[in-house]
Amino acid sequence: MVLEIMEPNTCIRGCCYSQTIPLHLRPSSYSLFSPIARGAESVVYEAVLDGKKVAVKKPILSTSEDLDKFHKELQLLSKLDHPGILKLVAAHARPPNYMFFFEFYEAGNLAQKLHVEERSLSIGQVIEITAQLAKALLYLHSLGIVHRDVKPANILLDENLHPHLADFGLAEYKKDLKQVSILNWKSSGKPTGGFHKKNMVGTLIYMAPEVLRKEIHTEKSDVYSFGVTVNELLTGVVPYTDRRAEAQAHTVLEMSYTEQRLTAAVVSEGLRPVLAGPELGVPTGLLSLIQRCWDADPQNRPSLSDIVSELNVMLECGETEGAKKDTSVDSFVSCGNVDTTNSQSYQEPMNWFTCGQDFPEKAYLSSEDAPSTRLSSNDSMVYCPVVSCGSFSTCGRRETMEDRHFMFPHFSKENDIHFFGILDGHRGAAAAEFSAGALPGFLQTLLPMSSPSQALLEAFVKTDIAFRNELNSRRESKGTIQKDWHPGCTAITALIVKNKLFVANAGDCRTIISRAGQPNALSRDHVASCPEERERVISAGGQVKWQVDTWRIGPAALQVTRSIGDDDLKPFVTAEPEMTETLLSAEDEYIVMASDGLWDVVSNADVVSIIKDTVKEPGMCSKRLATEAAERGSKDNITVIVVFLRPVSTAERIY
Ligand SMILES: Nc1ncnc2c1ncn2[C@@H]1O[C@H](COP(=O)(O)OP(=O)(O)OP(=O)(O)O)[C@@H](O)[C@H]1O
Ligand SMILES: [Mn+2]
Ligand SMILES: [Mn+2]
Repeated sequence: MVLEIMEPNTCIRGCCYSQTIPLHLRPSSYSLFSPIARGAESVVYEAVLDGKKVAVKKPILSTSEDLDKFHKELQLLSKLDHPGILKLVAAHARPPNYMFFFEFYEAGNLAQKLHVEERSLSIGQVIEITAQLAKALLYLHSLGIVHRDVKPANILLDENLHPHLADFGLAEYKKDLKQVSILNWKSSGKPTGGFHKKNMVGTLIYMAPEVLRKEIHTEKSDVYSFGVTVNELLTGVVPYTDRRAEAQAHTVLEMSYTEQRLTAAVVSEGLRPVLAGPELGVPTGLLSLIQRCWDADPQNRPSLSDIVSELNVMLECGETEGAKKDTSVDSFVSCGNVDTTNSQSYQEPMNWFTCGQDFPEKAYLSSEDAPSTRLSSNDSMVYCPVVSCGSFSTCGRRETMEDRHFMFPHFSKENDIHFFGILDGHRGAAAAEFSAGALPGFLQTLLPMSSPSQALLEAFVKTDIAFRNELNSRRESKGTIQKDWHPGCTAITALIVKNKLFVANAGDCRTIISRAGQPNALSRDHVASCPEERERVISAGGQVKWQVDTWRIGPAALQVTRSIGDDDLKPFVTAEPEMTETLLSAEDEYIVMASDGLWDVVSNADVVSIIKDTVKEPGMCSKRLATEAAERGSKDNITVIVVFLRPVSTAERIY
């Protein structure tokens, strides 16, 4: 294949150039087919370029930093030329399309091979793959480059099972690293619920202790990841998954705070994956090499040139003829399945929503008061909003949906009462589901008896108590629920009573109102990085520690400081909401409520400007906002409720 190079052969900025690889292409020379992988930062397609099958990596570009990153990756890739490194055949580095074109590696990546196709490798194959991988890394290191993301998912195999190191998204020149490591931690995403499976966990298990401690990544940190990777090839077991069955860890598998505990153990207790056993026939030299590679002290780790020569000796001595690995990888497969279904397996027998719904009725059977004595004060002069609402929610990039929401545009018949809420579950969806049923029920029974804000406060507290009691009694009597499973949820509700809006919040969901075209927050995010909240938690007896990337509470490492459920963190992670009361007037256009999946990536001001450009229908606006958040790379579940406070036809004209 000879690809035409169009001069000047540079990217649009002029910072990337190459003598051999075309950096811009005629649209007619290639076509993209179906995606073969969707990463956190890119989509990879099967494609054809000048009649030849290739893989196209199209980064998700949402910020100018992403664009800088593309150029950096391209500069790096166009300099690399080694049989053990994936081959860049072309790129397109001009707007509107930014793409890398790679040689296509038919056999996919090693993680897929081991854990999806469940293929086990013979010891000989492992040693051969390992030796070639080591040479590729040695080549990189000799250029002064560290890869920083060595793991089976980033090693691609061709049809001869030769490995090609891929994914240079995190690679850096060592000399540039001081600065990068700080930036990188900063931008590595802040999951406010504390869960960040894809991004953190995926790589955490390969990260050297010094990297976990946020020191600078060196060649020796690549050596560590290399050691963990080789051991994984031998055992067929995802690092640490085999330990999960023991500890309480597996009850909260979905959550990264389990992984944070793991991090602590790797860093301070020297925890490592289970070493491949001699019973598999692994040469002792290789086992010792793996152990030296993952030594806690980088200086004790061998360099890649040492590794290459040791592996060469093993190859020459014919160690590759050693026993075929006959243990199947079933042991992993069963663990692996737990990984995605675990949180459900505790919940399936139980409908938390109906359970929640039943609660207020049980609690208040006697109080069948005619509702609303307090609320029907008869002032027909007050301003009254015209309410219409819509919502949209998506699981996003998570595997499970733990957000729940409710909308009661006519909460009670006689009065102008509207009630909306979002519950963002963590450690499973149980608390969110229960609360979606219970909270409106409690409020309904409480509203006739007290002021709206008092009723809201009590509804939150009662929901929390009811949920924890229910969980406890199930734990004790039915034994269906794991002792150390402590599901929780954050909650935000908006109650409109005539011209008054009451927002109650516990956690990091948020509600804003657009008044005369300006966003105003009606709630405060309750997270441990907020000094007041941190103080409150500490003085209530909770422990707050800086863990991994932010302030977190207790051994569960929760980031939110208020929630329903989480009974291992009560009373300091309180369910008591903070309340705001707003007098509505003709200036108020709409409110937007959303889980942190939106607010992580879309600011209050962005929300207002996006709605400005969207058809004024609350459901459409909700969907537009959630989609925007997903496109900007939100890694969480996203739920949005939009409530218009004026008739939609005027809304269209006014906002
Ligand atoms: N040249 C290729 N040939 C075949 N498959 C490929 C090729 N390049 C990438 N892939 C597939 O796409 C996946 C993702 O590629 P890559 O790791 O480069 O993307 P990424 O967005 O950086 O992913 P991650 O989320 O892991 O960081 C690979 O694991 C592999 O399965
Ligand atoms: Mn990757
Ligand atoms: Mn990547």
